[in-house]
Amino acid sequence: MTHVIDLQDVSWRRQQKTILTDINWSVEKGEHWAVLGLNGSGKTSLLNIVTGYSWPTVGHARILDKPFGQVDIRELRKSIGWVSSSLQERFKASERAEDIVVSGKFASIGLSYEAPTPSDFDKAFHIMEQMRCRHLAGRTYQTCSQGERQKLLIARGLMASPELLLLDEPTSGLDFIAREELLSAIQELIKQDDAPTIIFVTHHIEEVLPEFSHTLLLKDGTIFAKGVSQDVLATGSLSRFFDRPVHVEWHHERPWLSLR
Ligand SMILES: Nc1ncnc2c1ncn2[C@@H]1O[C@H](COP(=O)(O)OP(=O)(O)OP(=O)(O)O)[C@@H](O)[C@H]1O
Repeated sequence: MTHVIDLQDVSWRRQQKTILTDINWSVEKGEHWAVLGLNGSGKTSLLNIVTGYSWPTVGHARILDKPFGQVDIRELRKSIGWVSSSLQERFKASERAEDIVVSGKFASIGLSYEAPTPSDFDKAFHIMEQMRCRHLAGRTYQTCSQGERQKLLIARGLMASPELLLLDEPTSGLDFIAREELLSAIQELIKQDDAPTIIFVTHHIEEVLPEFSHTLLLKDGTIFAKGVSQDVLATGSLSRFFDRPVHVEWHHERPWLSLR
């Protein structure tokens, strides 16, 4: 495979409004990207293009080397895991943690539901171990904290062994400790040999882990900057991005932002 994501000159319009403009973005295997942008900058719209839920109005999209227009998008989605806040409401309060994780095997549209096998549960428990939520087995969804739920949903996203995992603001609503625990579990995940390519969408600069080799900055539906995280997340570039003087300091290979 050459490109995990390859968007060329992509624009997306809705109701006479151009929401994404001239997006050129390539993600190679072995890279992990952070995508940053203010509210309404187009992050979710961009993920909708990557998953084929929205179609470029202009331009070309190839995902996992499959060109849109020549591929069965439902088939392609089986190789893409997607975790977003809208998933949270999909589960019943009484569902067991491991059932939620196992359901990831059947999550892709096009896969008909089958009864899970013992080996499906073995796999689910292994992933839960990896995501540090194995101890939640047997617990119902309603008894899990927000941070625990996010770990379960990521574990669920991994259940179909995706090649690409999209994490859309996975830390939203988490306190500092829960956030750091989740980030640390994601770090561990990336270290595995069979880790999928991760696209991590966030509003918070300090969540850019050393493992996120590259960063994309989105502003008003266009790419403001993209490239190696250390270069993109520099004081000068971020001051221009936020239209105000900010200062970036790197601690333990993570960037921390303050107003100057
Ligand atoms: N289907 C649609 N029809 C019309 N406008 C849309 C549609 N989807 C998104 N938009 C608009 O496009 C812009 C970008 O929205 P998007 O949700 O992609 O931004 P975002 O960066 O994910 O925002 P946030 O950080 O607040 O989640 C917003 O102004 C939004 O109102």
